[in-house]
Amino acid sequence: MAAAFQSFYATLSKLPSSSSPRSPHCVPLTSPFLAAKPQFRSIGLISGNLRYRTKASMAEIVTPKSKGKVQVFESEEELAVSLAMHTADLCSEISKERDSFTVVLSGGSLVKSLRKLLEPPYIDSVDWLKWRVFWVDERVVPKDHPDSNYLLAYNDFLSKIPIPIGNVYAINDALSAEGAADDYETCLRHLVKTKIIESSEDNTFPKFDLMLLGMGPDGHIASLFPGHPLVQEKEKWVTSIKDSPKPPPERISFTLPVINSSAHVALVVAGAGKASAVYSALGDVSNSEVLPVQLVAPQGELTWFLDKGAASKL
Ligand SMILES: O=C1O[C@H](COP(=O)(O)O)[C@@H](O)[C@H](O)[C@H]1O
Repeated sequence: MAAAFQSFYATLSKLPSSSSPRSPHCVPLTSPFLAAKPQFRSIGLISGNLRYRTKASMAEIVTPKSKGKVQVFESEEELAVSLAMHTADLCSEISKERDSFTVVLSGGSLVKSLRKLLEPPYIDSVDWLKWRVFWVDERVVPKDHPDSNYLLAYNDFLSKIPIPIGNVYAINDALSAEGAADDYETCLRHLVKTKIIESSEDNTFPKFDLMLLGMGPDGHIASLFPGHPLVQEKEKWVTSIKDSPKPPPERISFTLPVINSSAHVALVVAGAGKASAVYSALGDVSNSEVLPVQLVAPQGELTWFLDKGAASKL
């Protein structure tokens, strides 16, 4: 296993920091890891793992504006335990029917909240070969730049799981923000056409299996910021922003119709600094400005993962 991981790291670190404009990373690369794949145990075992089920102390709450399932955990640690179980259970369920499990990551604190997937039982049981990883938003910087959402996910998550490198769909960082957004959308369209990503019921947008969304203290999700015109985008799948109020200014982002076409959305929010935006979204308040997080209303299931701090104003 260790040797396989090393060869995986070595190959990933040799990946060019950019690819040619017409070859986004949507064409899966041949992975040396695939050849060295260990046999994974059935994930079904995880559902019966009472150690994890009973460990977290969680309250499920009905809020005045309750959309979806709202879960509040005693601590971020317990939130992370439950998020790992939720993700692993979905992977298990979806993998029974399909060869790919499409997961969309956010940047920021979300990645740290995935850490329990790196521990037993999940690290050995999840069918990582089925994972296809995308980003709901990305900063338009080189992949080795400290602001890169790819780099964050690589360092803290992707480099620690046995995922084939060709299943990781990063943006083309050689392009302008607009070019990178168009290129990423082309990549998604190709993957929908080849049925690696499912299509929404009306075939208009891609339907990802699991969208893991973080939220900023201002109520932004992805790179859709309060009051910004991009929040209104109805046609494009991927859009770009050059004046992000949060640095760095140039980013790409999935649009709300794509986010809302997902089969499952997990909104993962921890910390008292985000309590006001959580209250705007779920509390008994009618604010004149609708925050982007309030517009998350997927066709599929929405599950909130809040810690006590984030839920403190509810
Ligand atoms: O800039 C971004 O911020 C949000 C929230 O980040 P957090 O660190 O407050 O959780 C993140 O979801 C998004 O992907 C990222 O680009």
